[in-house]
Amino acid sequence: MKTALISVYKKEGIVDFVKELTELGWSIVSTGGTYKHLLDNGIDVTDITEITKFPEILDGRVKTLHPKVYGGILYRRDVEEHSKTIKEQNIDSIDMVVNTLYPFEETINDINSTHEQLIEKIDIGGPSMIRAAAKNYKDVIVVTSISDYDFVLKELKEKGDLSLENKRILAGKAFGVTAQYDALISNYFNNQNKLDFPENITFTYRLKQSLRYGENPHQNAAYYEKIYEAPKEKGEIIQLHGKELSYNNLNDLYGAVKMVKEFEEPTAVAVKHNNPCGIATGENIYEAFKKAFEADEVSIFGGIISLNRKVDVKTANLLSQIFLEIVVAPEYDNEAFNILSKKKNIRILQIENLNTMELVKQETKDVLHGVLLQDRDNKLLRDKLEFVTNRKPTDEELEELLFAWKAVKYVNSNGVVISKNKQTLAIGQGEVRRHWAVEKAVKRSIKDLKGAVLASDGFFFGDTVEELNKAGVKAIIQPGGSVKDSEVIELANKYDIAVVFTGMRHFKH
Ligand SMILES: NC(=O)c1ncn([C@@H]2O[C@H](COP(=O)(O)O)[C@@H](O)[C@H]2O)c1NC=O
Repeated sequence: MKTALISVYKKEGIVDFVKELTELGWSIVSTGGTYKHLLDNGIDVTDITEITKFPEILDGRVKTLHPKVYGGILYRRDVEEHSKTIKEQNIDSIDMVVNTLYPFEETINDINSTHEQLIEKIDIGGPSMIRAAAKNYKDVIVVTSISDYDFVLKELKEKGDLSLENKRILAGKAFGVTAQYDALISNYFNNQNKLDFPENITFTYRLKQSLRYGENPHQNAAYYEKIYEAPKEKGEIIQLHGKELSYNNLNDLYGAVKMVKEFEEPTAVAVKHNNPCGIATGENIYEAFKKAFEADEVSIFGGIISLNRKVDVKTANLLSQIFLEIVVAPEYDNEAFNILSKKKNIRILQIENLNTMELVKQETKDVLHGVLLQDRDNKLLRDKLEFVTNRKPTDEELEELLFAWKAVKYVNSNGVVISKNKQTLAIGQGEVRRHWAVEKAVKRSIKDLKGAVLASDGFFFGDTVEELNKAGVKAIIQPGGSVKDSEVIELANKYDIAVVFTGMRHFKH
């Protein structure tokens, strides 16, 4: 007779599963709470303490950590010596381990959890028995997920045993479960120890969505969600309407959300290929979107719109006139939603706490032989602005400069933004020469640039000032710090342009 060791934190589905196992002739051994649960449900089950002849001690910290258990799981059935030892030591075979671990992840995600509670939710016996069974997968079936109960039963009923391939698949999954579990614990400790760049990084992700394809149709792709260490406020994306999100949608969505979160006033951002093509702030969300749309009425086609206020009917009417991939906002008026959802191809997303949710602290990027890890660019300015020209910006100009500066932070380098009335009039991005970005922006501008301001993600030289003066730009914000700063300041003084240094650049490669 084969024996299954059942030790599950989550009791859901376990009674039905075990009932069927017993009908198939398996005998059942179980730990304290699981034992009681099975017994209460009329199942013939043996308490593990009868096997170990040792009580559960230390508030459950030690239940199954015993050679009688591990010998029963780990002995190799094809090695004579092992079978002999098992017999001599009077150890019974354990041929299946069914386990769900203490809920460390759920506990860490509950912001009310204390350190002590978390420590007690670190399962020791569970991962050990999972790993032992998975190591000996040829002879021991390891089940670590409730969703596998049905498939295991089906195969046992049909074939009397699981195929070697399926046992190996379950073992792989089991090692994934324990690795992810330990990764979370490690992240938690690193967090507690304020180690942002530890010797080993063990971020862990879970499959969220398989994707039809990647950046291009010939590339396979999937979306994995990062399992956070302790998010204070996580922005849950609720898709209210439309087709599944694609790889490019998800990539652009992240940019669109980051951009709109930079602004407190009602703001709309239009994103195309992860670059803004229109950003505007207004008295209300309609005005903001109208201005963002008018900033570049062509590029917005097929773009993503992020808005930081509830979408009303007027805004929805305007949105619905454009072909858009995605609209994301914290809320929608019922009627506004009805208007938008008439469009078959639009994806309507809601992130309820868009304005207050926390974004990841660090971001990664794949590079040759590894990954780069850095703090997200979550700052805007060094503590103080430096007013370096004879003419200082007026209050109005300064406000406009800060608007443009927030926008340029999200433009691919070399990037510049020209704005007026809290509306981007021209964006120059992704140029290998800054001067080209400026030239391009000036040429592309939707309106006369007289009195406009410019933000540049990095410092520049005199030729740029000449160009901007010709265009009518009256104020500039940039990091400063170039050997040519004095040349820039001199020219700006000559043309009565106000220049502000931020002391902080915002390259985006
Ligand atoms: N310490 C041990 O020996 C031990 N053995 C099994 N567990 C865990 O105890 C839980 C089941 O406990 P119970 O059957 O008492 O409800 C499972 O999540 C299992 O992973 C243990 N608990 C913690 O480490």
